[in-house]
Amino acid sequence: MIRIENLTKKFGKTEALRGVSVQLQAGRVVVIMGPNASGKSTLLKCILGVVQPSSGEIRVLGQPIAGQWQYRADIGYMPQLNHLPENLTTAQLFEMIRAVRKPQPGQPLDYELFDQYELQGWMDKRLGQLSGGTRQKINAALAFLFSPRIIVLDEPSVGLDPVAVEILKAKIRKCRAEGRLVLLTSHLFAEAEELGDDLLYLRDGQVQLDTPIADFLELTQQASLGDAVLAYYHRPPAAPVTC
Ligand SMILES: Nc1ncnc2c1ncn2[C@@H]1O[C@H](COP(=O)(O)OP(=O)(O)OP(=O)(O)O)[C@@H](O)[C@H]1O
Repeated sequence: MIRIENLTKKFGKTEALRGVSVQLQAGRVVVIMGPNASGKSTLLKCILGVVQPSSGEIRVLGQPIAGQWQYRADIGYMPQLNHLPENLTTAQLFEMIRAVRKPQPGQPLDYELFDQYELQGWMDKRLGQLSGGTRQKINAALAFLFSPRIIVLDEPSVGLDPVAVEILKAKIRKCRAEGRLVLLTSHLFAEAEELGDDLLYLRDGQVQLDTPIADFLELTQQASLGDAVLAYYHRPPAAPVTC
């Protein structure tokens, strides 16, 4: 579904991505992890076309995305920080997004998260008056609204209450079962192990691990993903692992 070849991104002298190559398949939950500043958000932003790579190529659903924007219709995105327009009401935001995205006649809109998060009760409220968690629920509901084939979630559980997190996890699993690709960043090994099929571990803008999580656990003979990544980094310097 997404194929990335030798992607680099420089911000001035900072090399945020250094030769990232990876293929992301349909029907998988891929968790991107790595230390702070390792390039996770930059990689997502390159896929979304928000950040222009310095070199390399990204193909989404077979097509190169450079200079394109139509492919974004196939991607739902939940950003890490919710920069929502403060003066709009929730209802106006949904109207605006629907107007911009122009769903095809008959295209099913997915209000499942909207309903489960009981967002109807917030429709008349200005976004600037809402709590951070409620705003994240709105972002999550918008990411799934147009039934995209690819869902990109940047640290989705941050700020959500525990029940909202469980609702989101169930939604992610459902999307996987429907053959969609879910790509998310997380700082929580337990979350990655619980939800993820594949781990993409970045370090200093490079891919350190690109592996099915189950294979990596078997390879390292560790009880948890956290232990497995620690064990990997406690070994003497090694070549990147690909299972
Ligand atoms: N717009 C920008 N201008 C300059 N430098 C940037 C910009 N965006 C990211 N960077 C730099 O690129 C590197 C990677 O940042 P990025 O946000 O992708 O990391 P991350 O892995 O998502 O980090 P975190 O876990 O802290 O969210 C960092 O050194 C960061 O300072």
